[in-house]
Amino acid sequence: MKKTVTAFAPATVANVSCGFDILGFAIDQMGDKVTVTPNDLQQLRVIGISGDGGKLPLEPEKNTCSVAIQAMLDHLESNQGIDIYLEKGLPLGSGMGSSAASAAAALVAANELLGNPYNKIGLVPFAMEAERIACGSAHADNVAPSILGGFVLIRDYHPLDIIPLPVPQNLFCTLVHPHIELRTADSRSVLRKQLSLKEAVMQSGNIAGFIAALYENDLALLGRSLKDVIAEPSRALLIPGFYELRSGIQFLGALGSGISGSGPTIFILSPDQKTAEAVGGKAKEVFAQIGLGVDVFVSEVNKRGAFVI
Ligand SMILES: Nc1ncnc2c1ncn2[C@@H]1O[C@H](COP(=O)(O)OP(=O)(O)OP(=O)(O)O)[C@@H](O)[C@H]1O
Ligand SMILES: N[C@@H](CCO)C(=O)O
Repeated sequence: MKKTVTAFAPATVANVSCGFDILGFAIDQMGDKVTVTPNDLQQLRVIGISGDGGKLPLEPEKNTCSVAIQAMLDHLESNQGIDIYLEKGLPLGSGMGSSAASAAAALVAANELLGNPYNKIGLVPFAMEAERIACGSAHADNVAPSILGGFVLIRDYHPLDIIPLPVPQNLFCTLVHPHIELRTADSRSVLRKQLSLKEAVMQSGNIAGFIAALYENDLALLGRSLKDVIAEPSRALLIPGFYELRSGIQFLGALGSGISGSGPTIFILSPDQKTAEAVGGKAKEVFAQIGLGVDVFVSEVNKRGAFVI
């Protein structure tokens, strides 16, 4: 067995407006790193965390790294002891899939340590168990793209059916992260439990249009499909500046915008880097006007997903 393995897993945008709980994509560069080392104690231990300001739990039953690896070891019927070190690169409660990136990096590292018993899709159910403890819901729309990269559809959860999708050329994402923390569990609690038939029809049309746009490389169709009648109407109210930003960028040439995951980060898709940068500049102006700090990132879609360093 290897002595030590480190893996990186990227940030993700879940939902992508029209795909609540069933669609997500991975972002370049930003993410979490996890290092795993075997121990002789037959125990999982989180031996250290950096970059979290002391906020994340070291208890193995509460950290998404250890919960994900424990789910994998249980499936393998293994009692291998592993020490885990997490370098947190993503802000907490941001809507960029931070809990998911920790779980994805931990699984890819531990899988390598154990001789790769699973392929990448095989790791997704273990990462979903980690999402369950982080935010009360075992959704896969952050963990699947963080592990696999690219756009990923979760066609069904019972049984799990994960479909990697094509990534169109020249697609750029601007992420605007306002400096407030929104817990996924809280922003799930504001969701309506019922949809009208009309709303269900609208959401279905848009997710179908979005998937067709990915296969056809049709960015205009992709932009028209970026609509959300399920989560955005309730969640946008929790995000100061959401509608001001949308109206501020409307003539800049972006394809569309929405809430990244459960927020507060807002994602904007653009057909080229110049537009994505202009949108980022406008976002800084809009948030300066309302007096709230923001971080702005511009990224292409990350096709690689989590990897061993
Ligand atoms: N390694 C970790 N172990 C345990 N909890 C974590 C870990 N990383 C993040 N969390 C917590 O998980 C909770 C879920 O939030 P997370 O950070 O995933 O949401 P997010 O970044 O807002 O992403 P999204 O809305 O896209 O799911 C937060 O309270 C966060 O502090
Ligand atoms: N689909 C999940 C993603 C959370 O990042 C939600 O919207 O609650």
